[in-house]
Amino acid sequence: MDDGKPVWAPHPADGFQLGTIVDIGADSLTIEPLKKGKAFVSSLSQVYPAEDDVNKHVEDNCSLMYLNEATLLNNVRVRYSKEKIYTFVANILIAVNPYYDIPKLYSPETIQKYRGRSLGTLPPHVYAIADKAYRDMRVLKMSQSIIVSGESGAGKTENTKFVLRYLTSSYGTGQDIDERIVEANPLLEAFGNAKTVRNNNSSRFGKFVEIHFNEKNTVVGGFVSHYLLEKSRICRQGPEERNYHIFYRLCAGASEEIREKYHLSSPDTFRYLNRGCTRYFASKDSDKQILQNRKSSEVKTAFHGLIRSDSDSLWG
Ligand SMILES: Nc1ncnc2c1ncn2[C@@H]1O[C@H](COP(=O)(O)OP(=O)(O)OP(=O)(O)O)[C@@H](O)[C@H]1O
Repeated sequence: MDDGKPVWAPHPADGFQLGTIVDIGADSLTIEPLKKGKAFVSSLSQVYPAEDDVNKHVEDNCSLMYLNEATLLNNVRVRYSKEKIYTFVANILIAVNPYYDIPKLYSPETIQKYRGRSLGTLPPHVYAIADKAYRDMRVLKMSQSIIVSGESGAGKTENTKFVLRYLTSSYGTGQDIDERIVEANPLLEAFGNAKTVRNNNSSRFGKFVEIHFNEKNTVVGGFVSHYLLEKSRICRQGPEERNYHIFYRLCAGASEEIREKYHLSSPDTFRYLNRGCTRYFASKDSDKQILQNRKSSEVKTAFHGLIRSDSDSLWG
């Protein structure tokens, strides 16, 4: 690292910054930043060699000349700036949440493109991971798991839905069951997702989703186990947080009959809603979900169950 080539050294805000080594101590290095700034001392273990061209990016982090924390982050950052939110690390996929829709990224044509293609033959994508899991299941005749992890707001819920959409559209029977698996999500989210400070649609429960395939390897069903629902949210929410979506959707979009029957009005009039944020977050999606929730017989059943079990405290 001492041949005058740039290195990555710690930066208080950006994680790492580029610099060159100007002095070598016993277990520390003095670094001069490439951009303006004073030279600083950094521990040897926190300085990493940089790629020759830091603006070049690769689809798989394993193809980097130097694979370390700094080059991995830089590669993901350069890709993100070019709207490439997915990057492989061998058969692991890193996804960066863009917080806006990237045109055609999840279109039916893209689904079609990834069907049956080996990992690495097309740009990194959550569809590539879904397809690999499917092909491994066929070849190995063993169940496969996809683990989705990350901090709140990282995009776990959305990417899980893309996997479900991919498997049902590529390997479904084309019957009602495919849609039902995908359409279960708005229902689960109505009762288990809420606005938090970090995410307007935060899943407040754990979800284990199974997709069942028959001997011809087509989707025949699914099962969702849920666990650890954040129950305390029902009674109290932080000032910038909300209760579960279903309450606001009912206030905003219940039919006249239900509104009258259960005395529904603005969220501000309910003790278990008005101590948190009572704003609606309207979008094309939320409007669609309100309509879907209104139509869904499961929501009606669950809603009536809720009223019966706790009518005084919830709706007083
Ligand atoms: N691939 C994507 N493209 C566009 N927007 C996205 C994408 N992934 C996530 N988002 C946006 O970011 C928001 C938060 O993502 P998501 O709910 O999936 O995070 P999460 O990791 O499941 O968070 P939590 O742990 O709080 O449930 C989504 O509501 C959506 O608006």
